[in-house]
Amino acid sequence: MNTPSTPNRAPVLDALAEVLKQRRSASPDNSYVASLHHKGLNKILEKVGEEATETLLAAKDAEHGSEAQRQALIAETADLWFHSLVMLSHLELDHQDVLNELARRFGISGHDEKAARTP
Ligand SMILES: N=c1c2ncn([C@@H]3O[C@H](COP(=O)(O)OP(=O)(O)OP(=O)(O)O)[C@@H](O)[C@H]3O)c2ncn1[C@@H]1O[C@H](COP(=O)(O)O)[C@@H](O)[C@H]1O
Repeated sequence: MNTPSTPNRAPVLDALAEVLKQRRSASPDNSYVASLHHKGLNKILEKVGEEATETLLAAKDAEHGSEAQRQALIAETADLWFHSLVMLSHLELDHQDVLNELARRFGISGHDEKAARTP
């Protein structure tokens, strides 16, 4: 079983990150990701915000909804994750940086962490 410190728990994210990185220097004519990089950070952030809104609307529908609405939430969340990964890649970061941060936090109660913050 994987532990929080086990590297490489998400091969699809590793593979996608490599593609996103290559797309930073690809032609926008042949690639959606390259077209986002070409349009710049503001366009990417616009997409992240749009997908976040669509995700929360889908979550509200899924709360007491059908199986189709639950699947729609999964699809919207994938769109949000994907565009967030494009955002990180545009800034020369990737999923591993986020996974490392989540691993660092693992097992630390949110209540305890907040109480330990210096005022
Ligand atoms: N995972 C994804 C992925 N998820 C969603 N999308 C695209 O994200 C876009 C956004 O959806 P919208 O409905 O908001 O699109 P839209 O309204 O036409 O977009 P805008 O005009 O508003 O920008 C769609 O074109 C989806 O196809 C993705 N495009 C690419 N990938 C991955 O990225 C790889 C590289 O893609 P390309 O760069 O296109 O080759 C692919 O092989 C996939 O692995």
